[in-house]
Amino acid sequence: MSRVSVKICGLGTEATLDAALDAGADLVGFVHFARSPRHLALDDAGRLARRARGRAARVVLLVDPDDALLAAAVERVDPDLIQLHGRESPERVAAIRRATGRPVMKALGIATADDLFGLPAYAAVADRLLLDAKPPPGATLPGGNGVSFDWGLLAQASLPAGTMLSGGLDARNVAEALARTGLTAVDVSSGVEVRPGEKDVGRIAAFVAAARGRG
Ligand SMILES: O=C(O)c1ccccc1N[C@@H]1O[C@H](COP(=O)(O)O)[C@@H](O)[C@H]1O
Repeated sequence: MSRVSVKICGLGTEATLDAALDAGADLVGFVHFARSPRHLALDDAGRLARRARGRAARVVLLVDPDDALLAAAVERVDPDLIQLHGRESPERVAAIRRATGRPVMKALGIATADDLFGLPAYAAVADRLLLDAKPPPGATLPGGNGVSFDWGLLAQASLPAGTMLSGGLDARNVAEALARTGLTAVDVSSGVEVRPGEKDVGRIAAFVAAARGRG
């Protein structure tokens, strides 16, 4: 099996960022979405992104950003990848990629097999896809809810290389998730926290180890 690529999302402090980098995370994510307990001002995200430069790909997570926010995020965070976690259409994803000149990872919510039909349109315009659970009823966030979807839905799916799996992953279930989906890239937020928005250095290290088969 190829080496598993790991993203730790929603980092907010130097200590937890360093834990992710020291554990060998390939991507580190900074959330800029006011409703999230992981929300960072762009300047704070930029400070952490500078610290991670050259050690991991820096991802800024945005939800249905307008053009002004995109321009500010690119200028102040200088991300290696923009994660779009809202209801952006394929046309909007393509426009964002063109306007920013940055690679884009589009997150898509999966609940049933029907949700897989929309993937090719996004695969055609995004640099990478991320598959997450749909938010549960009453959730206020479009992601970061610590909820998994039925991984069995992906067993027969033909997915682009590099497709990332997320939603309710943690050190205990990530190996099974990788085995059942056949994917080789994972993203985690809630599963390495002690409470919403508070990352734990031990859980970060345990997650990366478990994803790489060293758990
Ligand atoms: O983490 C957040 O607060 C967040 C807010 C808005 C959109 C997405 C968010 N996080 C992303 O959600 C998935 C799943 O997270 P979890 O591991 O289930 O908590 C992941 O891709 C995060 O990047």
